[in-house]
Amino acid sequence: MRINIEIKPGIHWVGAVDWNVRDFHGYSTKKGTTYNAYLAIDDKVTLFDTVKGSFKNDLLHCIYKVIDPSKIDYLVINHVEPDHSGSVVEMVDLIKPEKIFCSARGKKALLDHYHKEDWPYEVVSTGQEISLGKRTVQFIETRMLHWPDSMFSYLKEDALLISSDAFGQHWATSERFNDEVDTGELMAHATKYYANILLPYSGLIQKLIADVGKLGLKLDMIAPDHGLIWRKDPLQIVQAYDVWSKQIPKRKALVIYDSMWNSTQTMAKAITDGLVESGIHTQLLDLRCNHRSDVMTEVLDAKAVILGSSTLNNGMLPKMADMVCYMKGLRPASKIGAAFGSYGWSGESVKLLNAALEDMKMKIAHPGVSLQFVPRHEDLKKCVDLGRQIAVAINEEVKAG
Ligand SMILES: Cc1cc2nc3c(=O)[nH]c(=O)nc-3n(C[C@H](O)[C@H](O)[C@H](O)COP(=O)(O)O)c2cc1C
Repeated sequence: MRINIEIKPGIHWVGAVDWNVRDFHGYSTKKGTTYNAYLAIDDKVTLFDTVKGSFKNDLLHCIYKVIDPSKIDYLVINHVEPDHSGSVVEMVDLIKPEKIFCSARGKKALLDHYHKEDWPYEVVSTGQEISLGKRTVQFIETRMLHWPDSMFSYLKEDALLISSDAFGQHWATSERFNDEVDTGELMAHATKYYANILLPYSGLIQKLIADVGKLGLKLDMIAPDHGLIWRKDPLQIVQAYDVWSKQIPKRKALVIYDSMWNSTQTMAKAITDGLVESGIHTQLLDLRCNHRSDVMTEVLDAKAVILGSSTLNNGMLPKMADMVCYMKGLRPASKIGAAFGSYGWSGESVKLLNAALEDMKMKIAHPGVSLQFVPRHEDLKKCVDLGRQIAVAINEEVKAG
């Protein structure tokens, strides 16, 4: 879509919709994404962020519908990741901006990416304001949300928060506002985005929500750099971030596994039986059918993470190694863990999975079940028992709060 939308009088969405992207640094974007940029027409015409390099013409097309790009005075770079700054070199050449506003870390990141020493950088910090004419922009640094350079731009008179990657979703749509799409699907995309991008920074999000509360900003609209703009009840996404960042678990367990010849899968089903008969909401997630980023979305509010893999060449199966590596980086908190798997002779996988659970600071609530080759009916009772014991631990911990 290459149609600019006036999101507030004099403020235009001039971004790009990427219908085709399916992998975003390891995150599966099944329904694409958008790269949002915003243009404020004022005494100082200001462009907030750009788009991924390959979408530069879409950005230009939208801008030309409003104004000649050479009339842009200011460029604000809220985040230097290439999906937002990838077209900045060509845009700066074209616009020749009077000033480029960014955080101190943003200037460093721009220099480290594009090596342009002679650009007219203007470093800003939290609370600093600039006037565009009728409008005032206040900057709020959001360091490590989710890069060191990240910041928000708050347009005071419009009560509009341009929130960079925070509050975004990877979802390509022809609509631009939250009230134009299905809320359930929107929140599902926002949840996945949080679980896969912002989860490790949950502590900082709690602090940011408190700090922004202290600033007393009126929020009429929240415009992230990906996905839909929060026009109707914008605080709903702030409230959702408050809940997600507290990582309050549900009575929910995930049995995540990979299996070559289905022995570990048979064990996974028996463990699930033990959990389900104990009244725990459980999801059985075969890594050959579920993408790591969808699994992570389920991890967000689960209390127990039970990992299963058979032994392959003295290790765990590669899809499980991938899952464990990805999950560890996202630092889910306050989980219970357990491991299981079938083996043929040396049987290392359960030991390795337990080590991975410990590494992720999960509380190991059962020593694990390791079975040789195809499980007998009697063997599977150990798996059902594992499920039951995890259910007891979930009930105790969730009750204890
Ligand atoms: C290529 C290959 C390598 C294997 N390497 C090991 C190994 O190093 N140690 C071991 O205990 N079992 C090993 N096994 C045996 C499997 O772990 C065993 O067949 C197990 O029951 C498979 O469980 P699954 O059906 O859940 O994958 C290997 C199997 C295959 C096919």
